[in-house]
Amino acid sequence: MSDNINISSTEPGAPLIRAEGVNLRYGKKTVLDNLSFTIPKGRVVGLLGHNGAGKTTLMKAMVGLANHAGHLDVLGLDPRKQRTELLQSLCYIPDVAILPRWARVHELITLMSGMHPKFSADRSRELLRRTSVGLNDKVKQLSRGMVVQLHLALIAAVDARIMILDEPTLGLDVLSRKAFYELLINEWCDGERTVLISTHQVEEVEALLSDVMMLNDGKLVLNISLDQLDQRYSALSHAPAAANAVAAAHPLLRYGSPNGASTAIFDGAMPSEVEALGQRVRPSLVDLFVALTRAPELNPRASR
Ligand SMILES: Nc1ncnc2c1ncn2[C@@H]1O[C@H](COP(=O)(O)OP(=O)(O)OP(=O)(O)O)[C@@H](O)[C@H]1O
Repeated sequence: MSDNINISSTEPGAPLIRAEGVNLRYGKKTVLDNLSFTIPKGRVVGLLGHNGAGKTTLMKAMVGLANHAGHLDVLGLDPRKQRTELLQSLCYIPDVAILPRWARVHELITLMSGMHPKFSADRSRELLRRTSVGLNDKVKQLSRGMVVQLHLALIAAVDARIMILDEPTLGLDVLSRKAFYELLINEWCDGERTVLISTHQVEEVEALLSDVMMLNDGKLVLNISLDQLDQRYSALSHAPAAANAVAAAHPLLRYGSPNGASTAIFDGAMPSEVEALGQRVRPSLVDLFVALTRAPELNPRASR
């Protein structure tokens, strides 16, 4: 695959991120396995996958921190060769992000002003007013949730086109997670910018996402918009007595719930005689995640 980048992301309608046959190995282990996808502008994309699926590695490749093979361009730039240029228009908060503990918040704003040409100190102060973080607070005096809010307020004050967030709400309580996502969606996303978020909190982010990408063992097992997902997958809630008849139609996943009802998820439309056995319901993202990423021996159909 050629490394030449010939389609500029500034062309109207061009994807912001384009991957074709991206591979990455660590020793004998294939961590990214022949990934091809595009991510357009104005999307909120969830990157889901179990521990070790390759999410962090893919994000690192996008920001030029991992040495992949194949073609990957972000904003029309090669992340490894044009990293400095790329970081003018891309924000990245890695899973190991830290802020200097000794610094006061206003000092970090001054620091960012000197470091990033597209950073707006006024905007960061405006964003911070929506949090409980004060300008005179020291980082070491802040709770973990407040530090994450501060980090986002600093990063979201950069006039970038893509934001990449690797498990940004890890370790935060539910209120802090909600506050974080509110700030991100309400204050940074504008219909033009795209954000890519990796997370294990599948249920919680479902309502925020426009698209979902699922990695399983380095492979992209799903890359779909939430709208398309509703059209492609179907689910049936049925009485346990109908279990054998439903199983005969080879659903992707079947599970029982404590209230006695069972649910089956299908890739594509289910046969009409099966649909008559229960009530059609919307498949949740978490159910699809389980169906598409659990061990092959438990899920032989999905692994084909
Ligand atoms: N620097 C490295 N050297 C060797 N192996 C690595 C390195 N970084 C990651 N790996 C391996 O690559 C695989 C994918 O790791 P990665 O961190 O991308 O997964 P992840 O999906 O982000 O996982 P998690 O949800 O646990 O953060 C794992 O098997 C991991 O052990």
